[in-house]
Amino acid sequence: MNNKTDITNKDIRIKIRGLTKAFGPKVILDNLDLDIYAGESLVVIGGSGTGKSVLLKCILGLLRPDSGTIEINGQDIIGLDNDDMEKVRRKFGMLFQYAALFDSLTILDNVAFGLIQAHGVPKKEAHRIALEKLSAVGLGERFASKFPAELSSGMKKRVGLARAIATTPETLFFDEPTTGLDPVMGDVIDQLIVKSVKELGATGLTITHDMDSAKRISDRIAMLYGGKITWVGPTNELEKTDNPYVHQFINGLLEGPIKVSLAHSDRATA
Ligand SMILES: Nc1ncnc2c1ncn2[C@@H]1O[C@H](COP(=O)(O)OP(=O)(O)OP(=O)(O)O)[C@@H](O)[C@H]1O
Repeated sequence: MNNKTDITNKDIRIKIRGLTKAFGPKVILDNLDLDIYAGESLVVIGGSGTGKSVLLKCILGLLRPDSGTIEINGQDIIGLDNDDMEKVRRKFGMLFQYAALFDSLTILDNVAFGLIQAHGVPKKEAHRIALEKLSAVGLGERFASKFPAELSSGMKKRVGLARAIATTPETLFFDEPTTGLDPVMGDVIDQLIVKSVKELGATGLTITHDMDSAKRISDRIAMLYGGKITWVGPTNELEKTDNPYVHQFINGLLEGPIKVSLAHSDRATA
């Protein structure tokens, strides 16, 4: 990421300790610890099926872990009831893998949705903010009255990003932001993510297995493997580490401690 964030004061926005989540006998997250500092952009990398989405869903309160704590600004969110979790989520902005726009709403209404529904902003003001955010992601007014089906995947991602930043969130979550995009559009979305996180002064948490994207948007990278964070550090130290899991993953090697079975590719730890 350009203009690397100074995280020397180390205010922790999200503090995860001992996070464990299993589905039946399958342990996905196994006593996982991770700190995400206020104002940084942290990217969690890891192979398919290692549990990146499960981790994200636990943080968003969409999945209940079996044990452990997730503190957001010092408040443990595990076990919060829906109303209290909703209050926490109001400070979040999210860009989902396939943008997850409402097909029946115009682009303008999609971007204004959270402002009106979750924040009670009057419609006219919400539309003014939505236009401003669309412009920030490079979409002019002529897009406002279109519907998602009329847009390409890259354009939908831009709209998803405009919607994610519309409420000026404290923390932004990106789920595989470049999936389904060509490399040029992927680069554009990455640049917009960097710009948005910086302009808002937000904390960014991204999950991806796109290494180019991870390097572009992160201040720090954490690698998930075997249910734990096997390595975490500044992005520029990723290629220097002697961690064998990181080395194998970032170089796309078949040989190494990560066992990849062609017969059962559902889970990298299998
Ligand atoms: N609700 C669920 N019920 C049962 N198993 C689940 C559930 N959600 C996830 N899993 C399992 O947890 C494991 C991790 O899934 P997850 O989607 O978090 O992986 P991921 O790292 O995000 O993978 P990808 O990069 O392919 O999206 C997988 O084996 C998956 O089948």
